[in-house]
Amino acid sequence: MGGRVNEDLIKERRKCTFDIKELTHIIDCGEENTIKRKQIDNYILNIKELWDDVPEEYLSHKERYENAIKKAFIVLKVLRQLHTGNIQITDHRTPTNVYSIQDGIFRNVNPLLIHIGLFWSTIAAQASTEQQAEWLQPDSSMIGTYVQTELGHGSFIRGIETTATYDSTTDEFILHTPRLSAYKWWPGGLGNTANACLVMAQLYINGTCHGLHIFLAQIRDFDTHKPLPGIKVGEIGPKMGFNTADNGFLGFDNHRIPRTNMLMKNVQVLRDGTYVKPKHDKLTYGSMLLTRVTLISDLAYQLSKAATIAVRYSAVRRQSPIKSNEPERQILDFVSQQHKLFITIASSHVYRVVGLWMWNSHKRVTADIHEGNMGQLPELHALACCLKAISSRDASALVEQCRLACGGHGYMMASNLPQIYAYTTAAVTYEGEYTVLLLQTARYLVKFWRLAAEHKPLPQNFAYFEDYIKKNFEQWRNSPEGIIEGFKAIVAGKTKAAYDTLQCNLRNGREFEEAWNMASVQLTNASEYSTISRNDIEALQSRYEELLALIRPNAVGLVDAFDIRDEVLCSTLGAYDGRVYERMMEEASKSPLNEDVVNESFHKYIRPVTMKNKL
Ligand SMILES: CCCCCCCC(=O)SCCNC(=O)CCNC(=O)[C@H](O)C(C)(C)COP(=O)(O)OP(=O)(O)OC[C@H]1O[C@@H](n2cnc3c(N)ncnc32)[C@H](O)[C@@H]1OP(=O)(O)O
Ligand SMILES: Cc1cc2nc3c(=O)[nH]c(=O)nc-3n(C[C@H](O)[C@H](O)[C@H](O)COP(=O)(O)OP(=O)(O)OC[C@H]3O[C@@H](n4cnc5c(N)ncnc54)[C@H](O)[C@@H]3O)c2cc1C
Repeated sequence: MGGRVNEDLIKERRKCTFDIKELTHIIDCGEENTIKRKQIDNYILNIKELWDDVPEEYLSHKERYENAIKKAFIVLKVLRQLHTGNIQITDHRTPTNVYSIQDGIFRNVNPLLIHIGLFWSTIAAQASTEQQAEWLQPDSSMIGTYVQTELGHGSFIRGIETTATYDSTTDEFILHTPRLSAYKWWPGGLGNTANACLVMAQLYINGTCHGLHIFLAQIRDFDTHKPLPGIKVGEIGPKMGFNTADNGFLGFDNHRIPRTNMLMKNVQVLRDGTYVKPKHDKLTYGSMLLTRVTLISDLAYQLSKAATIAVRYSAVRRQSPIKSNEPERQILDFVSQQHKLFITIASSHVYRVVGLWMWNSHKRVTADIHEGNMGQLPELHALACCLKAISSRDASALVEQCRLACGGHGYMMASNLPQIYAYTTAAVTYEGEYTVLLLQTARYLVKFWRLAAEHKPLPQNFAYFEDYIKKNFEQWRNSPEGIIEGFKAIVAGKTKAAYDTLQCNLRNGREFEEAWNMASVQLTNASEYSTISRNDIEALQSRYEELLALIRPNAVGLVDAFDIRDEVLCSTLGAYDGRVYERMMEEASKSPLNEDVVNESFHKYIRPVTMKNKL
C-alpha cells in the first residue's frame, strides 16, 4: 500500500536520540548478520506465490492446511537452494534467523515446523554416526515429526504406554499401542504431512522394560502417501492457534521396524538383545532440553513483534486530551500506556540476551557430554526448565497486555495480536508444562538447600544460600548489583520456606512424594523475601517513572530497531508507515460478508420474520 507516512510517526522518528541501525546490529549479533538477514528476507519475501489473495482467517480448516502446505514446500525448496548456494543461512537459533520471517508467510505455523525444528535435530543429536549417514541426506524422502505425547500422558513421560518390543528372531522392534490412552496425540505435522516419525516408546527386551527410547518409524508410503499397514493416523481438529500445524494422532498395531531404527548414539540394543545402557539415563530427553533452550529466543522475538505493533499504533492513535482545553493526545503520552508497553520492549531484550546465553551454554555442555562429562547437565536442565517456563508465561502475558493496549482494534485478527498471543500461550504448555517445569527447577534448588541446611560444602553458584543462613546479605541498594542481591535473597528465602514445609510434612509422617506435592504451591510461587524496605520501594517506583519519561521519545526508535518487515508483522496497526485507518478499511473490504450488498440470509431468514405481518 503506497502513501505518506503518518505525521506523528515522522515526528517520533525525528525525536529519537540514538542510532537505530546500531541497535539493530546489536540485536542481530553483528552488522554482517543484519546484512545476511536482509538478503534472505528479500529473497524469500519476493516470492509471489507465498502471498495470499484472501486473508487466511476466511479460509476453512482444510483450505488453511492446504494453503500452508503449498507455502511450506516452496519455503523448503528455497531453504535447500540457499543451503547449497552461496547464501549461508545463519545459525537458526539466533535472532537473525531465516525461520522468523516464516511468521509472516504462514501468519500461523509452518506444518513443517517440527520436521525442521525437532525431527532433524533429534536425529543429529541422538542417532549413531552410521544412522546419521543414512538418514541425514539432503535429498531424503522423509518428512518427519517428533511423536512423544499421548492422549493419556504428556507431562509425566515415564507414564507413556506405547511399547517397542524386541523380537530377536527377526531382528525387529514391534511398535504397539495397547489402548486408547496410548494413542499419540499432538505431534505437529503428523496429521497429513509426515511420512516418518521419531517415536518415544517403552523398550521391552525379553520381558524387561528398559524405559523410554526413541525409534524411527516410517508411517506412510513415500510414493502414494497412504498409511502403512498397522498404522492409524489422522489430524486432531481445530485449536486455539497452531491451526496450520497439522497436529495429529497415531496408533500402531504391532508395526515392525528394523532393530537398527532405534536411535543408538547414546544407548544400544545389540543383535542378540543385549542392552547397552547410556552414560546418563536422561540423555534420551535431550531434544526437549534443546527445544526449551531455543524457545527462549523465539519468545523474545514474539515479544518484539507485539511491542512493535502496539508502540507504533500508540504513537498514531490519538484519544482524549490530558488537559481539557488541549488537543487529543497520542495514547503513547499516557504514562499508564508507557508502563504497559515499555516493559514489553525491555522483556524482549532480556529474553534475547538470556536466550543467546543459554544457547551458548547448551553448546558448551553438549561438547562436554560428548567427552563423557555429564557434570553440567543437571544445572543446564534446571535453568532451561525455569527460563522456558517464565519466558513463555511472561511473553504470553505481555503480548496480551499489548493487545489490550490497542483497545478494540487490538481485538481484530488484522492487528495480528490475537495470533501472536495464541502462538505464545501455546508455549506455556508444550515442551514441558509451566508448573511441571518450575517443579523440576525447585527440585534442583531444594537439593542444594538441603546441603546448606546441613552445613555441607556448596558449589560456588549456591554460596548465597549459606550467606542467607548466616544472615550475610547486604542491605538492599537501588542499583543493578543491589537488585541481583535482592533476587538472591528471594530465591534463598523462598527455597528455605518450601524446604521447611517439606520437612514439616515429612516429620508429620508423610512420604517424601506426598510431602513434596503438599509443598508444591510454595515451590512454584515467588514472594518478597529480600531486605527491601517501604522507602526503597518508593524510590524504585519514582526511578521507574523517570525511566518511562526518558524512554518515551525513543519508543518508536526502539521498536524500529527490531527491524521487522511489514510482511512479517502482518498488522494493520503496526506497519512502518502508521497508516492504520486506511489499512483497517482496506482489510475490512476483503471480508466475504461485504461481497453482496444484501446478504442472501436476509431473504431466507430475516425478511420472513420482520415483514410477515407488514403491508
Ligand atoms: C519448535 C517449537 C515447537 C515445539 C512444539 C512442541 C513439541 C513438544 O511439546 S514435544 C513434547 C514435550 N514434552 C515434555 O516436555 C514433557 C515434560 N515432561 C518431562 O520432561 C519429564 O516427564 C519430567 C522432566 C517432568 C520428569 O521426568 P522423569 O523421567 O519422571 O524424571 P524424574 O523422576 O522427575 O527425575 C528427574 C531427574 O531427571 C533429571 N532430568 C529430567 N529431565 C532432564 C533432562 N531433559 N536433562 C537432564 N536431566 C533431566 C532431573 O534433573 C532429575 O534429576 P535428579 O533425580 O538428580 O534430581
Ligand atoms: C500447540 C501444541 C503443540 C504440541 N506439539 C507437540 C509435538 O510436536 N510433539 C509432542 O509429542 N507433543 C506435542 N504437544 C504436547 C505437549 O508437549 C503437552 O501437551 C505438554 O507437555 C503438557 O502435557 P499434558 O497435555 O499432558 O498436560 P497435563 O500434564 O495433563 O497438565 C494438566 C495440568 O496438570 C498439572 N500437572 C501435571 N503434572 C503435574 C505435577 N507433577 N505436579 C503439579 N501439577 C501437575 C499441570 O500443571 C496442568 O495444570 C503439543 C502441545 C501443544 C498445545
